[in-house]
Amino acid sequence: MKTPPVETSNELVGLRAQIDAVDRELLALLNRRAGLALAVGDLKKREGTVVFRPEREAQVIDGLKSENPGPLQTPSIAPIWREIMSACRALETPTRVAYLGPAGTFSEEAAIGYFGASLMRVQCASIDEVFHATASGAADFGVVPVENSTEGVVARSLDLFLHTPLFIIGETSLFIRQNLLRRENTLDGIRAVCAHPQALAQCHGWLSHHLPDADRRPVASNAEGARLAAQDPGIAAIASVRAASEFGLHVLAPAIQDDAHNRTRFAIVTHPEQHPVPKPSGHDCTSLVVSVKNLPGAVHDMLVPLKRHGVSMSRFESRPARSGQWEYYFYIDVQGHPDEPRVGAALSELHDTCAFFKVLGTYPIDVK
Ligand SMILES: O=C(O)C(=O)C[C@]1(C(=O)O)C=C[C@@H](O)C=C1
Repeated sequence: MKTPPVETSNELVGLRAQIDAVDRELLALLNRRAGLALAVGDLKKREGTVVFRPEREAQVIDGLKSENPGPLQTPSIAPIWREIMSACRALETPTRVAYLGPAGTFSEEAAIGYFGASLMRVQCASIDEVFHATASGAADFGVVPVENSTEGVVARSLDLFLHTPLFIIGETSLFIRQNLLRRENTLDGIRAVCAHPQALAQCHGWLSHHLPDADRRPVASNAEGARLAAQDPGIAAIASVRAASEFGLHVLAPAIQDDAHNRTRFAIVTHPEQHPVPKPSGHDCTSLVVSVKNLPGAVHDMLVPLKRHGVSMSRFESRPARSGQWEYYFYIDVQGHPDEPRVGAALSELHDTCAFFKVLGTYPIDVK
């Protein structure tokens, strides 16, 4: 058997010594930054203001991206600085984040992607529980899925937004790669596939082709499916690679979702008593839910103020109002912050034309 060559050149040794020296400088700089964050934390405590400032974090990342001289690639900037700010924030105060658990769910990945790894995990059994944990103060923030590029809206989240006291403070999205996981490393003998209903739907084509006889069993989360698969060799799960390592399962088939570009968007929610509405960051989105009377032209009239004030709409979804009258709630995202005069004017006119009007939140657009 051939052994791979081991690098011994003086040139490599010299370059690594330079990398070590730069790492020591970086460590000293990061500690200087951490010291400043601690000072900011003390100041905020004295002034009684909140630690997490999504608009400031978005501005830090936007600024560094626009100044990046390379060769570091610009898409690397956001994940690196998110972690740096997560570690600095943790020195100021713990960030307790509720999401659909257990460990290994895509919601957990979204929470870490948004807040960084320095967070306190509050794992919940359902989306309702995420709202409840955040509303009751058991968590500072909640992360809930709102929309999938293949399956459309996450109806339960949208319905809960209608009456919750919580508001949206941020958004993040995730490429969803669904994988078939199992204890045995073979497709033979799979009786059932357990996963969240959204994941089963996202993999409908693959399952029909490769496992036509297996029972499809919806469970509360993909990680719950993985837990069941770890207990029973006749069960396979659809979940993330993280869930495979969490539950000691084989990845039998990677990326089995029918749409290669499958993405899920998550909203970050918090309580108005815990957090103020973020100030404008320069690239903001405002989410609303409205309804109009079931009359001819009412939906058209509702959109006129947006057009008149030049406010663009990036999302428009409808959900039945369950009144039995063919009435709908419309979930609308507009670009901009209500503190911008044209956005503020458009929203106040829109408010006047609607039978129901609720601002779900205003927050910096997801920076990647
Ligand atoms: O600038 C602040 O307000 C800070 O607390 C510092 C800092 C950072 O590390 O840059 C940390 C947490 C906030 O969410 C925003 C930024």
